Amino acid sequence: MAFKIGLLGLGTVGAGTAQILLDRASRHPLLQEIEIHSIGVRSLSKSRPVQLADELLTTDLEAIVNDPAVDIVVEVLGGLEPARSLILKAIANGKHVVTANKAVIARYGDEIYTAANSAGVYVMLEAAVGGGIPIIQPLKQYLGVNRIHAVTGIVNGTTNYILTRMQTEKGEFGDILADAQKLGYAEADPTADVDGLDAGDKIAILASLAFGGRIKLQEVYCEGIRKVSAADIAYADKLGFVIKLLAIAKLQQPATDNSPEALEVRVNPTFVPKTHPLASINGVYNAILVEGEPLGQVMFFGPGAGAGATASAVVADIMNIAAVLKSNNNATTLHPLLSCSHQHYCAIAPIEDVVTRFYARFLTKDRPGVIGKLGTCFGNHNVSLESIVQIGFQDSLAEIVVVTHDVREGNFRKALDEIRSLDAIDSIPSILRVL
Ligand SMILES: NC(=O)C1=CN([C@@H]2O[C@H](COP(=O)(O)OP(=O)(O)OC[C@H]3O[C@@H](n4cnc5c(N)ncnc54)[C@H](OP(=O)(O)O)[C@@H]3O)[C@@H](O)[C@H]2O)C=CC1
Ligand SMILES: N[C@@H](CC=O)C(=O)O
Ligand code: NA
Repeated sequence: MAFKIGLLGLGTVGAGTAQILLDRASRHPLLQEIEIHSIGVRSLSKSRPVQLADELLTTDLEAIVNDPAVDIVVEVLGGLEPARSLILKAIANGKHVVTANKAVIARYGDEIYTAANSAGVYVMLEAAVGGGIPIIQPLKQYLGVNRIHAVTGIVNGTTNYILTRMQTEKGEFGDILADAQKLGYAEADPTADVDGLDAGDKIAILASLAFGGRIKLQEVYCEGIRKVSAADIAYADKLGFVIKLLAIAKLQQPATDNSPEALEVRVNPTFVPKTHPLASINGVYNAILVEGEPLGQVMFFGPGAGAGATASAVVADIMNIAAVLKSNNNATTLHPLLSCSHQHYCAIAPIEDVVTRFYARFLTKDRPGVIGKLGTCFGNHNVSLESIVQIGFQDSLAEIVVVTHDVREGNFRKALDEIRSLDAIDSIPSILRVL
């Protein structure tokens, strides 16, 4: 039998997907049994990078998800609507779904998976996180026997490209973003990438798989890279760090034996020690470090975006569904390692309860005793300092850099509030977390 694909979208990822499905030689033999039945697009007149019969293309996307001949709907449209409604309609019609759409899954995953489980169909999303890097299926399958402690990733290529160039060229964020947009590395509207929202969607999905519960996206703390300056990158370098936008999902150490377990799920620019495995991930590449027991650390690295890489993950999902359908004769019992069955919501710790190290840079009046006063404010709120040094001067202001030991974020923020009220403080240009 042949498995018939209804492809929604023929842009970067859709065209890459069609390319693989049309050029099957030397790939897995199961691909011979997968065929494109119809393709939904916005414009029929656009030229496409892949040769396809005109009659495959339609602007009627509803017709594809309602077509009884289609077995698997592949949603690579992007955006929230009509993607969400089309996915739900495909599920209601008993079709399996493959999607690359992290925005839809992070927001509507509960609705979509509830519908898929009751319809007995799969919703696969390997391309949605880390593009071509296999991370979703490894979390569901080969890492599933581990107790996962933490998932830490560089999951946004645009921001990693910008930070890497800021580091190598010693440039400022705005100039490098503008150049990245000119070169096509950053989108015209860069908000989702540079404000950490794309990474937030992705870490919500990874956290859900790693920790076996649903995640409320609004509880994921997201901070982007707009405020990272060339000065911070230079200080990071002097102190033995690089700055990376990290997406982190981590089980907190309970404060007492009876404290409830909570998860930290957050995205923030972070000082990463140069010796850490994520420090050397540069340019548009992505990497995800998974830590668990008994496995220890395992890191996945590769292209997080791009036509071919992302399509590799999309077609792998199609192939997995085809393989399972073929081996169980299309029975509707879902394979437990391909489906997502968790129902409860994970308890997410508020950002104030996160325990981490901090770096902060202060501009102060150049007066004797300022460093002492800073130290006293931190001490008043139980913030222990690893180092406090005056680095130099900016105009007539002294520049002081502080690195803390692990502190509760709420205490650190209270100390900063007290510091802001000191007469000697001009400003606090940067506050960054330290891994
Ligand atoms: N690009 C990448 O490297 C990666 C993308 N993704 C995800 O993959 C998905 C697709 O991204 P990408 O391929 O880059 O997007 P593109 O913008 O390149 O392609 C979108 C495609 O969907 C079609 N489309 C969009 N909206 C509609 C609509 N309302 N009706 C009909 N057709 C529509 C467009 O039609 P037309 O061509 O006629 O305009 C186009 O073919 C997104 O969810 C994205 O987040 C995930 C990982 C990496
Ligand atoms: N915009 C994303 C690509 C797709 O996920 C990125 O920059 O990594
Ligand atoms: Na992936």
